[in-house]
Amino acid sequence: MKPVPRGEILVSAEQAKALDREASSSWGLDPFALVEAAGRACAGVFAGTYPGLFLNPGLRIAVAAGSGNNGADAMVMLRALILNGHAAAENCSLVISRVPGETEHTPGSEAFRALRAMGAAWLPWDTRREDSGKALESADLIIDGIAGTGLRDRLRGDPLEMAGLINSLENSFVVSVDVPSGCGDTREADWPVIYASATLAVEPVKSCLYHPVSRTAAGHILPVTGIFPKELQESHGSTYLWDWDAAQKIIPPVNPDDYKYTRGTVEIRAGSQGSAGAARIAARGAQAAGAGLVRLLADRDLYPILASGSGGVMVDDGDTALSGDGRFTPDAMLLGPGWGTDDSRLPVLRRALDAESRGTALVLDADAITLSRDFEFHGSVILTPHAGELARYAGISKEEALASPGTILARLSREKKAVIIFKSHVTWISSPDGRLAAVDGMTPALAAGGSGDLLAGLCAGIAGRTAKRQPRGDLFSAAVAAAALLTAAGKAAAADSGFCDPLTIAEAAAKLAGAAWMGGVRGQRHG
Ligand SMILES: NC(=O)C1=CN([C@@H]2O[C@H](COP(=O)(O)OP(=O)(O)OC[C@H]3O[C@@H](n4cnc5c(N)ncnc54)[C@H](O)[C@@H]3O)[C@@H](O)[C@H]2O)[C@@H](O)CC1
Ligand SMILES: Nc1ncnc2c1ncn2[C@@H]1O[C@H](COP(=O)(O)OP(=O)(O)O)[C@@H](O)[C@H]1O
Repeated sequence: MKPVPRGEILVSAEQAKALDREASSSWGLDPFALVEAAGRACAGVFAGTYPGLFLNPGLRIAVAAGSGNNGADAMVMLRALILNGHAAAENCSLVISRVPGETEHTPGSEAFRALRAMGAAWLPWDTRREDSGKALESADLIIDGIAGTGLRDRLRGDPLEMAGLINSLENSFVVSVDVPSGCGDTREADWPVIYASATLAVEPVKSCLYHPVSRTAAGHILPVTGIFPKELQESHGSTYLWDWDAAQKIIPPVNPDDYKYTRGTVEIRAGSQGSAGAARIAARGAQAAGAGLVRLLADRDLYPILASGSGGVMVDDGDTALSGDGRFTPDAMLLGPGWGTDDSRLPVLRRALDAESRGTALVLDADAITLSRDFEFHGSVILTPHAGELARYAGISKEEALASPGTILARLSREKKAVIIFKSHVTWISSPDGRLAAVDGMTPALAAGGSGDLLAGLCAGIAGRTAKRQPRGDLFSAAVAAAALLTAAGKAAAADSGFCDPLTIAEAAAKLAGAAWMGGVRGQRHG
C-alpha cells in the first residue's frame, strides 16, 4: 500500500513531554540518550547548513544555557562541534543561568563537565555578569539553550537578562535549540523572546514555532531529525505542517479524458464598485487551480468591465442571474472577495447556504464572512478570515488569534461546522473533525492587496475539482492545498518578478498546479 502523504508532525510542549515519557518507558530512550542524540544531530544539521560560518579558524562560540535539557542539548551540540574540528574549545564559553552542582547527575551537568575538561570557559551569569556579558558580546556564534519546552510562563530573572543582552547584539549569529528561549504554547505578543537567526527544530517540531506571534523569533527553521521513532511521534502529534510538495499529493490530478464539466465547476459572487479587481483575481485563481468552468456573477455596473477580457471566465449580470442558470450547477461556490457588506447581499448568501446544506462546497471570504456571522453551516463551508476578520467573527482580539491559532480555530471549527483558513504570515487551517494544519508563509510577496482574493479563488477551484470526484469531498485537504499553493506561488513569482501583482502570482500558481495535477503520468482515478 502506498503511504498516505502527510506533512510534518507538530506538537505542543505537553505532547512533547508525554512523548519523552513514553520514549523512556517503552523505547529505552532515557534523557541522556535523547540529549546526546538531539545535541549531536543539531551540530550536524547546523554545520551542514552554514558551512561558511566555520571557515573562521578563530570562531568564538558562546552557549547561553539554562539548567534543563534544553541547555544540555546546547552543550552537547557545542561539544560535537568541537570534536568535529569546527571550533577550538579555548574559544568557547558557557554562560549559564544556574551552574550545575558538582554532585548532580543530569544530562546538563555531564555535558558541562565534559566541556570544562576540554577547556571551555564557564561563566555563571549571576556571579560573573560582566565577564558573561563580554563573552556573549564577543561571540561570533551564540547557541541559545536557555529554555525550551520546559519554559513556565514568561521569561524572567537571569534568563530574561541574558535574552535582553543577546537581542541587543547585532553582529552575532544566534541559533536557538528546539525553540527560541521565551517561545512557548501560551506566549503572547509582549512576552520577551530571543530573536534567533535560525532555530534547530528538534523533532517532533514544536507547534509554537509556527504561532504567528512567535514565527519571526524563530528565524530560519531547520528540522533536526533522527531522534525518535516515527511511530512514537505519530501517536503524539495532532497538528501537521504542510508545504506544497506534500500538499499537492493529497489532491487528485485531473484525468486525461476529463471534460470541462467533469474538471469541476465554480461560481463566484465577488466585486463591487471600487473592488472589481478582487472579482477578476478570484476568478483567475479558480482557473489556476484547475477548475473546468468558472462563472462570475458581478453587479450590473461592473459586469461590462469584467466581461471584457474575461479570459474564459463566464461573466454574467449578478443582479438578475441565478445560480445554475449558466447551464451548470456549480460544484463549488465562492462568495465575498470585494463584495461589500450591504444587506442586499443577504438573499444571495441565504441561497448559497441552502446549496451548502445540500452538500455544495461553499467558500466564504472577506465580506461574506462578516455577513454570515449569525448563520449556521452544515459541514461544507470554508471560511478564509485574516486576523481582523477572525477577531470580529469569533469575538476575540487579533492578538489572541495570532497567539493561539490552534486552540481558537479548533473550537470555532467544531462549533461552526466549518473548515477555517486563518491567513497571516503563517496560515493555520482547522476542520470540524479536529484536524489542524499549518502552512509556513514568511513570503512578503504575498503581503499585498489581492493575495487573499487569489487564495479564495484557488480554494474554490480545488474544492470544485475534488467535489466532482468525491461528493462532500474533503474540504480540509482542499484548504491545505490552496494555502500551500498560494505560498509556493508567492515565492516563485517573487523569484521571477520581484514585487508583483496578484495576477502574476496567479500565473505562478497555474504553473505549479498544472505541473502537479495535469501531468497525466499518474493516470490514476480517485474517488
Ligand atoms: N522530546 C523532546 O522534546 C526532547 C527534548 N529535549 C530538550 O529538552 C528541552 C526540555 O527540557 P526541560 O524540560 O528540562 O526544560 P528546559 O530546559 O526547556 O527549561 C528549563 C529551564 O528553563 C528555565 N525556565 C523555565 N521557565 C522559566 C521562566 N519563566 N523564566 C526563566 N527561566 C525559566 C528553568 O529554570 C530551566 O533553566 C526541549 O526544549 C529540548 O531542547 C531533547 O533533549 C530531546 C528530546
Ligand atoms: N508575509 C506574508 N507571508 C506569507 N503570506 C502572507 C504574508 N502576508 C500576507 N500573506 C498571505 O496573503 C493573503 C492576504 O490575504 P488578505 O489580507 O485577505 O488580502 P486581500 O484582502 O488584499 O486579498 C493571505 O493568504 C495571507 O496568508
